[in-house]
Amino acid sequence: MLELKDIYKSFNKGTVDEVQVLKGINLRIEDGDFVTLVGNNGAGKTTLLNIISGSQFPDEGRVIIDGVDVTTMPEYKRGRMIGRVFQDPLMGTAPSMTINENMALALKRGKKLGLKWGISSNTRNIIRDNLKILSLGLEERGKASVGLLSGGQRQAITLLMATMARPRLLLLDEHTAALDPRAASLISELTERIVGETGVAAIMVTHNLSSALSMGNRLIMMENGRISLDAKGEEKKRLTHEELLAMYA
Ligand SMILES: Nc1ncnc2c1ncn2[C@@H]1O[C@H](COP(=O)(O)OP(=O)(O)OP(=O)(O)O)[C@@H](O)[C@H]1O
Repeated sequence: MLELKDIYKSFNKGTVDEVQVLKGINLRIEDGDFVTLVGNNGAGKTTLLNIISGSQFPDEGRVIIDGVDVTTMPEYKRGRMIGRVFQDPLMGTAPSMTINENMALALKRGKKLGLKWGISSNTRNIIRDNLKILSLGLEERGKASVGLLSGGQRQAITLLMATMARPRLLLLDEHTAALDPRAASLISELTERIVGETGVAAIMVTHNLSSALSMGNRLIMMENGRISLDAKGEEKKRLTHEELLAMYA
């Protein structure tokens, strides 16, 4: 469903600060793949997600989603195909808006917003049913401002919002890294549940090697702008923490 063909990306080209971040990435992600993506600081993981989401464009190479070449398609136009959750729980939601309002906006992702802005009772029911999935009791707090929620609750809502409009691909950029251990484990569980139930293809960047090994069906390591390991299925299952750690350059 996602194909990256010979992706190159540099920053500050032609200056002394030039840095070549992606050096010929070729990758094919199939429907239902749940990829954990690891690698050193600066290996190019976030840049790769930026290029997939359209927040940055590659210097060379093609990005293809479901057979459509989206290489130069702006990010907002890919919004319906791609959901994304960032490390900072403050980034995915609007704090002064209520839970219901945030979720209603997420449901409309990629669709035209009309001049009238209101939440129908049907939408309210869909939101309620979705919030129940979280098992956090938030379905009773639809009218509460998102800004009043904890980081973990907020990230849970962001995750739900990123997947509610049924994207084809979910990008998770260290989305549990800023949470306390209990909240991080809740969000990891939720991620597995939501990815499993919706069948959305997912790429999850993490520095947590235990999560990288235990979650998903495929593990990719990036090193200095290239893919240095792509372990799938049984190969991934056999991989140990020590082996993975030893692969870090
Ligand atoms: N907009 C930019 N301008 C200049 N350099 C950039 C820019 N974005 C990223 N870089 C550089 O590109 C390199 C790769 O960054 P990137 O954030 O993709 O790595 P990463 O693997 O996600 O790292 P981390 O694990 O630390 O998040 C780094 O050297 C970074 O400084």
